[in-house]
Amino acid sequence: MDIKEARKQIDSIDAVLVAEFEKRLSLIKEIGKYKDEHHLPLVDEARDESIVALHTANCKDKTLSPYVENYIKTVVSMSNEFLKEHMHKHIFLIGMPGAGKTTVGKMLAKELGRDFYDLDQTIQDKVGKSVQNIYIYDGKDAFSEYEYSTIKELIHNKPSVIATGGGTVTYDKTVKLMRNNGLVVFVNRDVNHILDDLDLEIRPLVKESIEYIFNVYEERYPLYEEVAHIKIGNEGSITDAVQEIIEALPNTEK
Ligand SMILES: Nc1ncnc2c1ncn2[C@@H]1O[C@H](COP(=O)(O)OP(=O)(O)O)[C@@H](O)[C@H]1O
Ligand SMILES: O=C(O)C1=C[C@@H](OP(=O)(O)O)[C@@H](O)[C@H](O)C1
Ligand SMILES: [Mg+2]
Repeated sequence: MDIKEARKQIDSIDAVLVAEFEKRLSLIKEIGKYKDEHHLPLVDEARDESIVALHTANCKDKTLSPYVENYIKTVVSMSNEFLKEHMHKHIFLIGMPGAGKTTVGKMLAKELGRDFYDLDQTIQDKVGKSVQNIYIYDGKDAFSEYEYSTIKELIHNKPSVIATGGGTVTYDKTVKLMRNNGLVVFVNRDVNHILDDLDLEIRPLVKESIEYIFNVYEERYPLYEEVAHIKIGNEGSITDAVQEIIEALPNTEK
């Protein structure tokens, strides 16, 4: 076969692929509507994995399997990107302890007419222990697992505002879950401001933990930036922070 003929055939195959992909996306839109109405999570990871496994296994020439696998993975991932653009999402607030996630989140939910969940509070209610006691008796990993399983439950509710804990972003699978099912907003607050406000609270900040807070801030800052879709500064009033988030939201979320 000469190159001209091969290219002609490739052009017709691509035309079919594009037409079929367009059809796939219009079905995805329907699925999006259904998921919106039934408060289902945006992305069903198990279903995605089974699609990839099925079509990779069906590939006749096994030497082509890795390429087929990549191809179908890309199709699924593009479809998810499209789905996320067309559906309402949860809004997750991330950031340092004391940055204002809970306070800003509550007011944001009110402004948007959404339900509000504070992850720490939801876990405490569910487990029947304080966050501090979960840390002491069960450990940080157990707490991270509680965060993961609680978010997994919360995403079945209608799109809400969820204030996470400062350490939620340190658990990879929770990060994936949040980014797949929502818009992640980094509420940033100068660490000196955080310390000023926390001093007024019951949170036990002994002297040596002040340095600890600075270290945590430095260590986590790049992580918060990497995980977030949107970053806002909570340096003025709480109302300002809420307005800043609302302005930065895509139209589907307003
Ligand atoms: N913009 C702000 N102005 C004044 N105080 C604030 C502001 N944002 C947060 N705070 C105060 O800081 C403290 C910690 O806020 P909180 O919402 O509990 O933080 P987080 O949930 O991120 O740990 C609270 O006392 C809250 O009222
Ligand atoms: O930064 C952290 O590692 C933590 C922050 C806390 O939430 P806040 O950020 O609401 O204080 C809470 O989840 C837990 O104590 C761990
Ligand atoms: Mg909080």
